[in-house]
Amino acid sequence: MKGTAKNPREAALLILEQIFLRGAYANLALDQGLRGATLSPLDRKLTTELVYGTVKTMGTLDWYLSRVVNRPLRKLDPLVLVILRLGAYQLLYLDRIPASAACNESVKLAKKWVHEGAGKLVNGALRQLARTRDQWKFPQGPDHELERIALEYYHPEWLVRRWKFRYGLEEAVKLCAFDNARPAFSFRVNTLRDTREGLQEKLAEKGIRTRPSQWSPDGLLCDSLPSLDDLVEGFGPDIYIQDESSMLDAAVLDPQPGERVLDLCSAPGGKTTHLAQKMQDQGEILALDLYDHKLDLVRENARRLGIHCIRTEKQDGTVFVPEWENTAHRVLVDAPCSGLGVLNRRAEARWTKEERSLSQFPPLQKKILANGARYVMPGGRLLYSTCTLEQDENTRVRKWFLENHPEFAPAAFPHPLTGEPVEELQILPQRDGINGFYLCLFEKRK
Ligand SMILES: C[S@@+](CC[C@H](N)C(=O)[O-])C[C@H]1O[C@@H](n2cnc3c(N)ncnc32)[C@H](O)[C@@H]1O
Repeated sequence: MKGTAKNPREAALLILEQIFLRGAYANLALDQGLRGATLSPLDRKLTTELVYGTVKTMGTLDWYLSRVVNRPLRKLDPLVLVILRLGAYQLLYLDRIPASAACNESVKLAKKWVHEGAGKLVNGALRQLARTRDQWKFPQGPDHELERIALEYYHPEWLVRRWKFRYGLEEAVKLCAFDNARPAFSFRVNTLRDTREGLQEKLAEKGIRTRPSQWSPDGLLCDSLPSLDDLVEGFGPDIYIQDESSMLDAAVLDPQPGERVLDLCSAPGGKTTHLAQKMQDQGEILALDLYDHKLDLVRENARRLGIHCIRTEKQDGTVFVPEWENTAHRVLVDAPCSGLGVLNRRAEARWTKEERSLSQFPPLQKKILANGARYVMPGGRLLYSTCTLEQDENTRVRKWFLENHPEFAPAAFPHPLTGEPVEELQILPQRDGINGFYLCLFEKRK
């Protein structure tokens, strides 16, 4: 779909088409879509809300829509379904938008982007939803508990079931609520250029109020960011936008200036650039990834932050490179994973993940970890991390590794909050208040 959006709803439709029908990531599609539209700051804000809101609540929107559309939703023209979802989101979740505006504007979109007849269908369905929305009640009673929670908190039912089994109902609900909440905006200070306090002062002069992260000495949080564009434009070389939990790796691996470090899964470079900061940009980081186009991002991030010690190379982390054997002081395996700890950050992810595909990750993770282990020099350290909550990808990978690699021992590191020594750490969003993450540290015997 090509065209220039003339208003927030049209901009949202063009972006949602990319996400729902072409599999684009919500944040990237939004970024690109906003760049292509001429909208006021207020309209950009509404577009953002429409896009993220419609994507996050998709499952629940479809539940309502299937009550007012008299054929299965999968039989609709896919673009009509996108328009219906966008309209339904406004009707159900945006109090300040009058129902008439939500319906009329959706009809206009259907007529313009699909055809006249589509306008009629959208008009009929959304007007009926506007009239009847209060009468539809989610299924109640113990037999429908999971379905009700899935609808109330807009998560797929399989995930609610999985989390209930693992954590109990109350925690599962908290976890869902965490994914829906808007977290504080977090970023890392480029300590090669400034201290955290120094940057805080400079930001305050520009009206950006921040508070220090409790989890990372390099992290700052901002509860209401006036403008992301202004932050990036004014302070691009001073910051890296990053979750607090992702900042833990550099502290735990603790690389020293002058060392040789291998990062087997480095793109887009959040942790690799953090490691470089810890090393005072002295020594050598070899940043690898399976995809060359993703390594462009590592190079771009290193350039922006003024980092020179990172060298990138396209390399499959499962494939052994003999020259690197026993050469690295530290190795990071920040493995590809199911990402179930960071659904809060990626609006579409809860709908694109599938339970049956979870089992693909542990074999790949074990292979990359075992390969990375060969590059660690005797006495050197190996850090394994993921951004998921799945035990099969986390503590069970660690157990498997220790059982099969007697040349390694668990290594202790201080818990980021309490300072107590631990050998592995599982961050749980519902308990810890930050995105889910797992890490564990090993040392190669001398
Ligand atoms: C969790 S992300 C890494 C995030 C990165 N460490 C950061 O902090 O910005 C996992 C990365 O592993 C890469 N990857 C997937 N399979 C791989 C493989 N077999 N070998 C190396 N990298 C792989 C993906 O392209 C992705 O960039």
